[in-house]
Amino acid sequence: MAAGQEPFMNVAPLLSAEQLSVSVGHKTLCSGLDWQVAPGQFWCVLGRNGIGKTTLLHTLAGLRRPAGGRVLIEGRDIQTISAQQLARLRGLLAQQQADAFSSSVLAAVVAGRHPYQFGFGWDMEDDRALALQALEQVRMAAFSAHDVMRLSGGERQRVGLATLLVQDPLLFMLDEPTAHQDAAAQIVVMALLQKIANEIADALPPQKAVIAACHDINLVARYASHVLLLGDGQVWQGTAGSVLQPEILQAAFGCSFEVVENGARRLFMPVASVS
Ligand SMILES: Nc1ncnc2c1ncn2[C@@H]1O[C@H](COP(=O)(O)OP(=O)(O)OP(=O)(O)O)[C@@H](O)[C@H]1O
Repeated sequence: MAAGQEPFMNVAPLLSAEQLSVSVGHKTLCSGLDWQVAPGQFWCVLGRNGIGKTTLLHTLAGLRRPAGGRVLIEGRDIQTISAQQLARLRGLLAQQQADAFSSSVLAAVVAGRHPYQFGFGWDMEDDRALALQALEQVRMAAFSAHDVMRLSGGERQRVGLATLLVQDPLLFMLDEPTAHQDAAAQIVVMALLQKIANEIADALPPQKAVIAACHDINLVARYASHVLLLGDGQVWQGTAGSVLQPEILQAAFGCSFEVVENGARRLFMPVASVS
């Protein structure tokens, strides 16, 4: 179901899902999804626990094969793109960062430059400068010499975001980027993602887009331009304002929402489960 106007529809899509179906085992999570993400857009994927946000993101990133349909990036089927090319086109920040061995925070971020390096000696001064810049953007520069295995969950997730920043793909994909973050850090992360989608410093019109699975409806309302809301056998997509409506949210989450108008902002408060 499409909701609202699409202000960027004259721009060629960066990502397209065509009749995309996603399954886990015998369970179909999403069926026949047609969806387009254009440069300049910041999409948040919403839906209740277990509805399939992570599985959809992994399928869109090319880490899982779709059960049906296909995913295209810049018009090319994702299955036909080499791993190195794909790493320049899209990057995924997973829900959890798993470290198998010790490494400095700076080295972990520099590793994000891998799609641009060939052969030995790739850990260059420029890459370290970019990594430090990215750590500053996520407020983690003071931790550059720390061991990644000794970071808190929120700190480690922001280091993962810095790694994605230096990977610098066209399409940023993030699985619950604010989940481990305190209130101030949530704002830092969401404002940064919004800025990436709107980036005009080097590109006008914008070139990049962001897709993030999220749970905080109010953060989404404040920062996202668009929302893909997954429900049971139903998907709502469109501008954030058009999808974030109390009756749509109730249908998707199974609880009613009270809307509090606060100047230019609307706040959504879940109030009661609907049986
Ligand atoms: N490896 C797996 N084997 C079997 N079932 C799985 C596997 N991974 C996920 N699932 C199931 O697939 C469904 C979708 O999971 P997914 O992690 O995509 O949901 P989600 O919307 O991201 O959930 P959450 O909001 O809790 O993170 C869930 O019912 C989950 O139990």
